[in-house]
Amino acid sequence: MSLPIIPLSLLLPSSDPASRLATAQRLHAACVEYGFFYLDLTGFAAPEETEELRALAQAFFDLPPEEKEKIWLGNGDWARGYQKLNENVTRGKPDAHEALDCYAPSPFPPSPPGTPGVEGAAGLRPLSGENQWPPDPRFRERFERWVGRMKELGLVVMEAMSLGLQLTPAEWTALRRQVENSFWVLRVIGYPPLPQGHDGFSCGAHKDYGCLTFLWADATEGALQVFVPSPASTSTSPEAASQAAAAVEAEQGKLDLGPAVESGIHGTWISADPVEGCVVCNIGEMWEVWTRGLYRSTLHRVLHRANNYRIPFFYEPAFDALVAPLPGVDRLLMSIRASPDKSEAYARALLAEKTAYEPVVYGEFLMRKVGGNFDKTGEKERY
Ligand SMILES: O=C(O)CCC(=O)C(=O)O
Ligand SMILES: [Fe+2]
Repeated sequence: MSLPIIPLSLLLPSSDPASRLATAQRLHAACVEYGFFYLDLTGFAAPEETEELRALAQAFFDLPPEEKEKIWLGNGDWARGYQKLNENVTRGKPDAHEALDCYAPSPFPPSPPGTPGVEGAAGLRPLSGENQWPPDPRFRERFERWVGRMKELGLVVMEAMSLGLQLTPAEWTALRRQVENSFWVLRVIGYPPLPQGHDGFSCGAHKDYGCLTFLWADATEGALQVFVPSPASTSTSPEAASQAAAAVEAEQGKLDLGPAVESGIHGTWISADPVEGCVVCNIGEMWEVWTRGLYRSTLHRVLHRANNYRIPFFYEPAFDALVAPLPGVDRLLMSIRASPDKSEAYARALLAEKTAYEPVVYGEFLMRKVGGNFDKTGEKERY
């Protein structure tokens, strides 16, 4: 089983309308079935550009520890900056990687000078600081350029998703307003080889929080693994559809990540190996809310056996966006339930009837996810 490859060139507003619509429909199917796909960036990003980013990442992580620690996140707002090996925590377990995290500018108004408790690095409120950059000036310049490109990419893919979901132009405008001031995150990750017999992960199983992740991945195979629940039914029988719905439910019930999953009882982990010229793209949890679970935010994890660098970019809603099920999606769910095609989308449409998807302000959701771990130690829940 391998993930679909979607050519970005056919999603651009300038491309031929019929091919664009057909490609948006393939994108829609990928979001329902896997929540993961490859985006072919041919014509949008050149391999030399991403190779330069990789080389800059390597040069930074090759610096002596004391140099890297000058921009340690604990010297700032506990979110922006360098995190040491094993400092990031997923579900209570340290991840075997180091990273540099940068975020969109602070969403908070600056504190007036003299405010007690917010002066000095250690007193900064989480996410209220500024990004900390490595000393080589090319690093900031090249990565900020990449952020600009990824934000463009985010809007193109969002618009194509609105086509795939059959939203009206007015519904797309409303959705666009929630994301165009994206509270994005850039991570530059350094993976050392995970030793054989190590009982943890390079990055533990998780769903991404927000909207869309664009991962530039190094060439290491078998590193990124994606959880596909079983049975992923495409059969037309009602029993198979309700089994598929149960699998989806197990997944949305925040799956027991214990031995049952590890031994593959509920599904399989498939490798999302890098494909030349592509980024790996996956759906964050906010898409589950917008689509009442029709689009899947899929569990994934990393077991990286080589020494290399990877660059995920998280295209997220605006910090103050109120994310709620989209009216256009309710219309679509009704038509899926009425259609004779009893596929994966049908199973998800059935489940959407039973599950409440509460509206959430993205920034509050993010702070709940990561905030609790910013304050005390270097340990921080992922990102
Ligand atoms: O490095 C990878 O392959 C994926 C990293 C990831 O899932 C994340 O940072 O959210
Ligand atoms: Fe992730």
